[in-house]
Amino acid sequence: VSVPELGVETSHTDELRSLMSHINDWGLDTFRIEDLSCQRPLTAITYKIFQERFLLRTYAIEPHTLISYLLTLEDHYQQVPYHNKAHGADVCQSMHVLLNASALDGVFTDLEIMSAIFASAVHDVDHPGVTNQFLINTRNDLAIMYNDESVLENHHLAVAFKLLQADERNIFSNLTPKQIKTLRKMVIDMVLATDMSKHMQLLADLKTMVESKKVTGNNIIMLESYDDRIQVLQNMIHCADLSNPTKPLDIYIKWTDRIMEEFWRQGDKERDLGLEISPMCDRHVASVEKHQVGFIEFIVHPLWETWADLVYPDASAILETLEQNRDWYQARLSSPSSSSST
Ligand SMILES: COc1ccc(/C=N/OC[C@H](O)CN2C[C@@H](C)O[C@@H](C)C2)cc1OC1CCCC1
Ligand SMILES: [Mg+2]
Ligand SMILES: [Zn+2]
Repeated sequence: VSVPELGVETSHTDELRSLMSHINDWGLDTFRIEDLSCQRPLTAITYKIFQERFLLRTYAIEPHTLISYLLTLEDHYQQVPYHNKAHGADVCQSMHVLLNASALDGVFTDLEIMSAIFASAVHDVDHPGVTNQFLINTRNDLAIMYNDESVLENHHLAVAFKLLQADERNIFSNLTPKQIKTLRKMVIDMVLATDMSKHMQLLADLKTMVESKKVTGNNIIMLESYDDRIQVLQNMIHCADLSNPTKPLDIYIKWTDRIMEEFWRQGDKERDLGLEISPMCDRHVASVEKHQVGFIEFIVHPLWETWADLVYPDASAILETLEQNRDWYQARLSSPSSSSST
């Protein structure tokens, strides 16, 4: 069974191939890839990363099986403003770049790397565009199913693994039972760590690790236990998930527009249901810039500052962009023309 060179059918093959040559670069334009791949950014990006890391060869994965899984996975991302297939693709590519930090050179095994890339690609599949709290407040079937605990994140995992049960999509069919057991546990641990309610605990543990950081002669981090290894991978996917403010400003602004539209649609639902409108979800009381400055100050910068310490100096340029972007939103706060985020 033959597959297209870039994994997806497109009439923009040359342009897409050229853009894909920047798969290892921070700030790759996921939106441009979405257009050039004919709305298949997740398949195109994940396929390219699997090839780039020789994972098809290492784990005897048939190209058409990988494409079949990725296309179906991509089709199970809902068409919501933010938590859609473009976000899945973006987090996957961001994770791929973070794994390449020189401070992590040779630290993770191929299985851990494949688990991290897979976890990133699937981490928000079938996201309905509302928060865990909304699902709990409205007694949604998902909240009943998962007893109000990491409702969305449990659902993303269940969907991702259920799609693997079809033989024509089972990309892990040639792994040993032990490898599958290990991969499944790591993927579950990583995706559950993307629940924002785990943020403070994750960051506290990362700070402790940075304070007691042990490195080899050439400044490579030493991680002995499973707990240490998974903790770094959990913080990595969390950083990738909260990486929008660290990207080139024009790309960051597009993500902001998307997340706000998604929050405002949730607020519209809450208003229609007579529920209290969640913070930042009322489109008639919008302060986009103020919320982004707060998001960076209290959540994104503390996380990325700690990550930058761990992998020093590999993430320094990313931290620099984050601080410039914060200053840009801050500046628009004070000036009267900051009525919208255009
Ligand atoms: C580019 O801006 C963003 C990019 C991603 C996200 C990711 N949100 O996903 C997590 C859940 O969906 C909702 N959480 C939101 C969080 C602030 O609190 C948690 C208790 C719940 C938020 C962004 O900005 C948001 C925060 C400040 C202005 C809107
Ligand atoms: Mg999520
Ligand atoms: Zn996400």
